[in-house]
Amino acid sequence: MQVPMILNEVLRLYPPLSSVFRHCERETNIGGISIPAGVEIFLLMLSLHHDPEYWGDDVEEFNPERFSEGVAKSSNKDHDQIAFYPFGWGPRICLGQNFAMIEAKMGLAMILQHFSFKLSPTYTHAPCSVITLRPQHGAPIIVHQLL
Ligand code: HEM
Repeated sequence: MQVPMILNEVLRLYPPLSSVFRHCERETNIGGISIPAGVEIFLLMLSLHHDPEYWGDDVEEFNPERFSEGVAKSSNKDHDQIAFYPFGWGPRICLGQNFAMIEAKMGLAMILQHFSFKLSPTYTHAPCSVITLRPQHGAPIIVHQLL
């Protein structure tokens, strides 16, 4: 299993930004839906990432294998759309997405050279969205230095 598969599955289940919004400047028609000018549209990535229609019945399970054939083939094969948008999409897509992925891979590689770690039994799973999605009670880990 490759590290990007693990990072992508983390970003699917817990996208740091759970939504992005767009302001509709002029009346627009998308897929037969008319959107009047002035309307604010929230695009809920969190909902899309947790939709069983796109991800299957095991949608809530942590399964990096979903990304074994890349992002484009990660969500349900019956749909032609991609349902994975942790960095947004289109002209305003995150400028730092490649940097963020490289940074995460490098950070993890540097940590794993010197330490092993596991989740503390005191951890309580309570993701909450306060601007970004985060663990409400932190994520305490137990670290062991490799000899
Ligand atoms: C896991 C880490 C990150 C996530 C999940 C993330 C996610 C996002 C999302 C969802 C957007 C909005 C995209 C849209 O409106 O369609 C965004 C925009 C942006 N991000 Fe990130 N981001 C991350 C890291 C970074 C980093 C490290 C940088 C800079 C070094 C960065 C710079 C930006 C900038 C400049 C924009 C605004 C782009 C624009 O409006 O044209 N991001 N990001």
